[in-house]
Amino acid sequence: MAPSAEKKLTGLVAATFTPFTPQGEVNLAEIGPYIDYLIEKQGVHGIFVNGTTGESMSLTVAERKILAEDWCQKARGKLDQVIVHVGCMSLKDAKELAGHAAQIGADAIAVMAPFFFKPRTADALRSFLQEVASAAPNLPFYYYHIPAVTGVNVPVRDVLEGVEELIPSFRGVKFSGIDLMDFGQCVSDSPPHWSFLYGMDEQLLAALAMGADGAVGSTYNYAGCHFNKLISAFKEGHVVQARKIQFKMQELLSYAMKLGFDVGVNKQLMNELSGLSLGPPRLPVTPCPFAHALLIVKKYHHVFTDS
Ligand SMILES: CC(=O)N[C@@H]([C@@H](O)[C@H](O)[C@H](O)CO)[C@@H](O)CC(=O)C(=O)O
Repeated sequence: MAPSAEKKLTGLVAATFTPFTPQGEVNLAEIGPYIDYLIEKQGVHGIFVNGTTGESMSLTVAERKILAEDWCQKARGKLDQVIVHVGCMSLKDAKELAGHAAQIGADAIAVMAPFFFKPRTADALRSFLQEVASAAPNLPFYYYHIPAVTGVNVPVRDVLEGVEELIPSFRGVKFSGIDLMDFGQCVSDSPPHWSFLYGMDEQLLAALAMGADGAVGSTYNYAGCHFNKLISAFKEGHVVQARKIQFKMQELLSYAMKLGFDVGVNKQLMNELSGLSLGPPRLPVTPCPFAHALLIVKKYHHVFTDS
């Protein structure tokens, strides 16, 4: 039986970092405090685990299961949504993780396109997604579009053609691309029970104007409190106010990008701003030089002083 159709996903969803010990092992002890931090300090009530920010492709299947289970268990009764990303290069691994997500009580699953052997057509990609979804037919299913990372540039509007007939649990897209025309066409042609979650934090306001229901991103881990204000301002029709917050975030990110913004830098920024001990990234991502992290933290405080 497909999941019920009525519940839309809205608001901010933090794409979580995977906590590691200084030695690089999964560190479950930080997950509880991490969840409390998101709720209390950022006003964020949804998480997207084992995604890009969570370095899923550098984790083993066993590690991804342990992490997903712990996030789900500790989030129960605290967070509104735990979406588990189960995409893998191997269809079999992805199906195994999808089935596991259903067993542990995840609220939804998401799948990015495999990117070693890339699907060349919307048909091939849909078939892959259908197979994965079939392992968890009762869980809401989201396609995770992140072309800059996967190199899979199949327009999402093509992927969505006839998708719910193949995947009855299909409920929307996590769209981490910059093509707002593709995004707009997806939104305009979609049934009301699908949700569109935008994933380029630097231009969320534009996606809200285009009809995004919510947002999944890495910076909501430490700047969710500002983005919540952006969303409220947008909803109340105060576009100039919303734009001011978006521009601040753009100023911060362009500064960080000049210093080489990647998951390692982002994770260190989160460590510094939250006080959590999420450890270093895993190779091939290298740790952020300490001096760079401090400069970006300083910039963060400078940019958001009056917010
Ligand atoms: C490529 C990348 O990591 N994109 C981030 C963004 O939140 C991104 O960090 C942000 O927009 C800054 O560029 C998210 O879309 C990724 C994400 O949601 C995930 O971790 O799965």
